[in-house]
Amino acid sequence: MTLNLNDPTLLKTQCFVGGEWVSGSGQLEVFNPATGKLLATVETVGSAETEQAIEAADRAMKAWQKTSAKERAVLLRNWYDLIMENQEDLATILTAEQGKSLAESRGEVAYSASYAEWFAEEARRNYGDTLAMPQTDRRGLIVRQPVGVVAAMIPWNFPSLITRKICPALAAGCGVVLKPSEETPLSALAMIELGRRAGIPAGLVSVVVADNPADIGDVLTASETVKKLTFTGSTAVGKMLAAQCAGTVKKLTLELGGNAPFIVFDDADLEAAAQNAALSKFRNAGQVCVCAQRIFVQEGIYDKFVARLKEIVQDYRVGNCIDESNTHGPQIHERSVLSIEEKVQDAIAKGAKVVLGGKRGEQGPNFYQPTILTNVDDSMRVFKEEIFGPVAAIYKFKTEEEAIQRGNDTEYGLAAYFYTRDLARAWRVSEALDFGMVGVNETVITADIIPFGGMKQSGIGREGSRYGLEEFTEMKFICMGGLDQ
Ligand SMILES: O=CCCCC(=O)O
Repeated sequence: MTLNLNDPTLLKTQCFVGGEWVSGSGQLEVFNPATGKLLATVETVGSAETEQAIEAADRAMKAWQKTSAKERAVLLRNWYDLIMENQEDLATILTAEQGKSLAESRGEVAYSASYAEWFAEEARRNYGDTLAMPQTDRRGLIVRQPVGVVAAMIPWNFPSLITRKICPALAAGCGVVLKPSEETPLSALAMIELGRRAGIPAGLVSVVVADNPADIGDVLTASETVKKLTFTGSTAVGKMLAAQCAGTVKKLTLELGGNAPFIVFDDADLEAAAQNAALSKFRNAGQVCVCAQRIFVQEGIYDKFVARLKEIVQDYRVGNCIDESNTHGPQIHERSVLSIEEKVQDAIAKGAKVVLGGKRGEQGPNFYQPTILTNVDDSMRVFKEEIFGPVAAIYKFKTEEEAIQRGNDTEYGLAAYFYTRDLARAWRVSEALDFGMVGVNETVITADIIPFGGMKQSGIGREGSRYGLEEFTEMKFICMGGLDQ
C-alpha cells in the first residue's frame, strides 16, 4: 500500500543506529490494522546493534553534556518546527500504522511536537540550589547533572510520542536508545529522521526495531552503561522490566496501565458530562491508558445520562481512518478484539445489559463495535481490568462516599475524572481520589506543562512539566570547604 506523503523520504524502513540508517539482519512487516494490508517491511536489528547504539550514545553524550543549555534548546526548537512542518505526513503514517482517526493523529503529532518545544524552554531552567551550611568556612551546592545513557520504550497506542522521553533526556544532556513498539515503528522512525535533520548529533539518539523485542530489551536492561529506563506500556511488562533493571539499579520512569473512574454527580452539567465521557472513553477506539474506563453515574440522572451517551456514540462512523469521514478506527490487532469480547461476554453472563454494540465490527477482524453496557457491577472483569477497547460500562451509585470508595477500588492510580457543580465537593473528591491526575469537569487534561504519571501500580515518576526534566538528572551535592583561609 502506498501512502500519499508530501515527503515520501519520511517513510523509513531501516533502524537508525549511531547516526546512520543501517541495514538489518531480519525483517518486520508492518500492517494497517484497519485493512490488514502491508504498509512497509522494516529491516530489524538485534543485540549487537543495540550494544553499538548504547556505546554511540555514551560517546556522543560526553560532548553533548558540555554544550550550553541554549545550544540544546535551539536543537529541540528546530525539531519542534520540523515536526509541525511535517504534521500532515506524520499524521498519515500514524493513522496508517495505528488506526486512529486523522483528526486524532494530527492532534497527537502536535502534542508530540509540544514536548520538543516545552523541553527546549526547560533546558534553560535546569536549576540547582545552595545550602546555608552550619560551618562558616563552607558552602554547599546542589547541581543537577545528566543521569547517563537512557533506554526508552514506547507503546503502539501513541507511537509518535517519542518526544516526551527523548526531549527531556536531550535537554538534560543525556543520550538515548529508543525501542518503539514492533506494531508501530514507522512513526518513531519518521520522527527521528526529523530529529536528525534538526541537528541531533550522530550517535546521540538511536532507534532500534526488533522482530524479537526481548533481544533488545535484555541488552538495554542488563547494560551497565544504560543508567535509566523510561517505559510506557502495560503494568505486567513494566514490572518485568523493573525486575530486569534491578541488577544494575537503574533509575526508572514507568508509565503503566490505568482504570480511570469517570464519576457524574447529580448536580453535574449532564450534557458536558455525556459529551466528555464519550470523547474520553472512545478516544483511539478505547486504547488509551489515561482515559475513562469505569463510568459511575449517580442514580437520579443515570437513565438520562445513558440515553444521551447512546445518542452521541451511535453517530460514530467506524472504519479505515485514512478515509477522513470515519471518526473511529480499529483495535490494534485481533488479540485485542478477542480480549474485549471475553470481557463483554463475562459481563453479559453476569447480568449486564447491552444498550449499544456488544459485538465484533463488520469492517474487519480488528474491529469491535462502540459498546455501552448497563446493569454492570464491580464483580465483572470490565470493572477490575483495563478494557482497552470501545466499551463504556456505566455503573450506578447512590452517595459521594460510595463513588469515591468504588472509584479507588483498583490497583491502578493513573487518572480520574468527575463532574459536579459543587465547589466544596470538587475539593473533597479531588483530594480523596488516589490517582496521579484528576480532571474536574474536564477530560482533556494532559499537556506538556502537566506532570503526567500515576500512583499505585500505574507507575513511577512523572513525564512532562518541570518535574519531567528532573527525571533525567542526578542530584549532586558539592561541599566547598576551607573558605576562611
Ligand atoms: O500511553 C500514553 C497515553 C498518553 C495520552 C496522553 O498523554 O494524553
